[in-house]
Amino acid sequence: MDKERKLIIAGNWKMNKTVAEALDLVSDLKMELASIKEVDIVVCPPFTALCEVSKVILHSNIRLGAQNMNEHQSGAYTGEIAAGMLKEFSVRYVILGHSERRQYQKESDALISKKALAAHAASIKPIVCVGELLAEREGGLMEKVLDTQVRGSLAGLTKQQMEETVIAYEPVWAIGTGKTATSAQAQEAHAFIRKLLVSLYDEATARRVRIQYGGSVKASNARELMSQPDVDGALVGGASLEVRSFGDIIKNSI
Ligand SMILES: O=C[C@H](O)COP(=O)(O)O
Repeated sequence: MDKERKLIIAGNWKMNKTVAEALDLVSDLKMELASIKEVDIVVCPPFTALCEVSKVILHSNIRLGAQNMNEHQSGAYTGEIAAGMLKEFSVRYVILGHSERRQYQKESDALISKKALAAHAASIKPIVCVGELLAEREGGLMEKVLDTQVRGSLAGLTKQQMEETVIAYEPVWAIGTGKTATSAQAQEAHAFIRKLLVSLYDEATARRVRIQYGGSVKASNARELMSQPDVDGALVGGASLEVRSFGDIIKNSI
């Protein structure tokens, strides 16, 4: 598939996989995807598996991502993980502001922007998640919600930091529900986000930012979604937990 930006497909394993299970999965993925050069492939295991997974993917085409981090560098923040700790395992990406964290940990746009700045300070690329609830979409508020989340979660990023940031558009009603947005719905939201980036930065910056779609991505819908001009990859949850389904999403997207 001829794309303006290189596709980035990330597996968000969420709170799944023991270290042993993570090693099995990533070892299989490494073999299955060894020949893929057209896509930036990222796996985001739980914190406990980062160390061992990082050893398996060393010198491979798979990059490591974390699912969250704290905005501070160190200190009395019990239970938290800092960017510098992620760097020890060569973590290149970190998912920030996932809707599950917005919902269960009450993360705000202001907090997410602090985390994004802290990630960049440690040379980790943030994958910043945005997306509307079903009631917001039905109430005609999709654009308003995306506008608020993009402005707030990316506040303070320089142009260069913005270019190195990935945005994941994840309509909350499509996450883990089996209800994928249609490719037209995804394209509409992605185009809106890119237009907003033009107004916040400029045309050239906006054209360089990769915007992933997330929400019930499967092997059967990946190609259609990725064929949209403003869809530059996927953030995959459930289907990233098995080598076959994640591998097929990547292969079908090329
Ligand atoms: O981070 C991934 C998203 O929440 C999508 O999850 P899902 O593919 O299971 O719907």
